[in-house]
Amino acid sequence: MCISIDWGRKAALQKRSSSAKISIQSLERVVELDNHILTGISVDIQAGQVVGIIGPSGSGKSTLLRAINRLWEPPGDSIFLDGEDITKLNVLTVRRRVGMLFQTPLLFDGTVADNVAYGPRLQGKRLTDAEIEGYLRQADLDVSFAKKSIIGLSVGQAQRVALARTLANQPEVLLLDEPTSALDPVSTRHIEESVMHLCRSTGLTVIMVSHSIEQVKRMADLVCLVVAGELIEVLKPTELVCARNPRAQEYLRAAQQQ
Ligand SMILES: Nc1ncnc2c1ncn2[C@@H]1O[C@H](COP(=O)(O)OP(=O)(O)OP(=O)(O)O)[C@@H](O)[C@H]1O
Repeated sequence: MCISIDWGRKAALQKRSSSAKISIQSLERVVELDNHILTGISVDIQAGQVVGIIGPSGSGKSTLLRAINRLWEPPGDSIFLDGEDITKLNVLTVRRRVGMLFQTPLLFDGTVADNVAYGPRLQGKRLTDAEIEGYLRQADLDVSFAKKSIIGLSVGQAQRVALARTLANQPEVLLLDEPTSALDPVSTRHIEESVMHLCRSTGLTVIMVSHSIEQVKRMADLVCLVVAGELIEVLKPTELVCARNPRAQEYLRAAQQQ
């Protein structure tokens, strides 16, 4: 018996009609039989938006972020990148298109330039010195850093190298998991300003977990409030005072007193 597959139709079925850059639909994560870490999260994020994710510790913010570049494998048909189910795409392609910065910068031994050139090299592309310097500038680092060893960098400088290394993959979406929580206020501003500049100049979409309401107010177009694995409010930063959900009000009151 012959089975014919209509690949065009299959591809069309795998695409959603939504024009969102990232569309999350009823995302669940259940571990250890009945432990619901994420419960029915749905949100659309448009290209070029900066979205802040806030909420109490252990509420599922990092778990949500990590699903978007498949650091854990979300169920099929729950996360779409430009309308395509991310679980149907090559995982390395997803991670190139959706870059991520963590709380603690993870760099490889070697020079700053080695780190920045790493991602493109894996794809068979050799960056020129000028390209490496361009990524360093985008991350607000002086080009003189290129030849320096990563040993001896401050945490703030290392985080900017990690940003430059992520940018060298030319991501369309940048996931930030509390990237400035270990940094001093000056280094924090460097990272914030670089990210904001990139959003304005390249249309980069940013999804950022933060414990700082002030940071979210400075950067975000939209704020998602996650409590106990549920997305309970999606608000503009100026609307945070108008949150209606009692759990949101309680969290925001406590966070603003910090
Ligand atoms: N693989 C796993 N197995 C079991 N429990 C997990 C797993 N991953 C996460 N958890 C639990 O899920 C909950 C949410 O964790 P997550 O790190 O996403 O929260 P968070 O909101 O980012 O917290 P924080 O603000 O403290 O970083 C926590 O209770 C965590 O212990």
